[in-house]
Amino acid sequence: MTIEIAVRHAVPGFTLDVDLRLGNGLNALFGPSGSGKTTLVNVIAGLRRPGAGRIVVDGTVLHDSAAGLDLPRHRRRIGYVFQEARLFPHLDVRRNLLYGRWLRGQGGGRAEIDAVVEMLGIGSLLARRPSGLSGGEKQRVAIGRALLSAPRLLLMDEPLTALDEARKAEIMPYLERLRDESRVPILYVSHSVAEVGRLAGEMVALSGGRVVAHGPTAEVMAGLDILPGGVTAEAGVMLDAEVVGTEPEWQLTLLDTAAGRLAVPSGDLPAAGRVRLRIRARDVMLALDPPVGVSALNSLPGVVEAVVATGDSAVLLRLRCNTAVVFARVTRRSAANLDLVPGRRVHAVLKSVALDRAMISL
Ligand SMILES: Nc1ncnc2c1ncn2[C@@H]1O[C@H](COP(=O)(O)OP(=O)(O)OP(=O)(O)O)[C@@H](O)[C@H]1O
Repeated sequence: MTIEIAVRHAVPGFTLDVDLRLGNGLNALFGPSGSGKTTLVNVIAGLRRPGAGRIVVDGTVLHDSAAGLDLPRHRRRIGYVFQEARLFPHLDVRRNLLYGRWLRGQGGGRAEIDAVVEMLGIGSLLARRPSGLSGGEKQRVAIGRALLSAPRLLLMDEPLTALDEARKAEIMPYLERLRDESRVPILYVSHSVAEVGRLAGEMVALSGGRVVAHGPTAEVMAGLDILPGGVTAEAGVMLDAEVVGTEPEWQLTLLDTAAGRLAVPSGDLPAAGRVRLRIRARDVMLALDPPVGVSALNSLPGVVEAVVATGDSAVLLRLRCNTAVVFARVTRRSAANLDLVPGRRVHAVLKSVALDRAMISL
């Protein structure tokens, strides 16, 4: 399955100009406000007709300006989940779901509905009206409805934005199941580094209507400091980690990452398997010598690769630790005092890492 999107769409003061090829799985579309994420998603869905371009999903041409072809919205078979669930208020959950199935015309038996209901954990909600559901429950029903329309592609435009932190945490595991169990490719719009880091295999970073980076999420995240506007405060990297052991007497779990070995509080970590970590630049301190007499558990030797001014009193340093990139955010004064220039050997001391849902102080 591939998705080819080459479109140019201009409105006064803004031009979207992208040429993308996406594969299966969950692809994130990431960028600051006004970068064109919703415009692109609307163009794919057929809600907006691009000035020029071609969109092909799984071999079906949805739009081809040169050939004068523009498949109407209802024939595109694109599922769309918006910020708010947009369920039919007068229908119960079961009928909202059946509407999704009706949209596809025929096919899709009972077993398929049962499977979607089970995957999204909405079995106990079937007889309820949307007004009696929490925001997270409504979104799960909206996802189910979109899935039952048998989409070629599922578009999700900031589906968690309207939810509070508790509801976001509640829905995350369902989104992970959706990504892992449904065969439908997903284009997931978000400007949350945490969401994208946790969910997306690949990400596209948009800025000013153009693609500024596209690739595996961890690699693109590592380069996010190059994005203008609003993302440096959250700059950080994703690291895939393998659980390699425990130190039961200290209740610590040992993780191997491309940056080196880390020890983190065991908490509810599995005894084996892989997890994903996020290390934010602001949680990394730097030392010139291997640190002694500090309480932090983890320090990784590395080399400064680049120094990026952030426009305030801080600088962002791009470090190479083993084979991974790690960012550190330090004050300009510290950078001058420690002479932190490209080539300088340093030790990155980690104050905390984010691991799935929890922020872990080290
Ligand atoms: N119909 C329109 N007419 C004029 N300008 C438009 C129109 N639709 C969108 N724009 C402009 O296009 C730009 C991109 O908007 P878009 O909604 O796609 O951004 P976004 O990345 O989704 O932002 P956000 O994260 O805030 O939702 C903005 O500058 C917006 O003002």
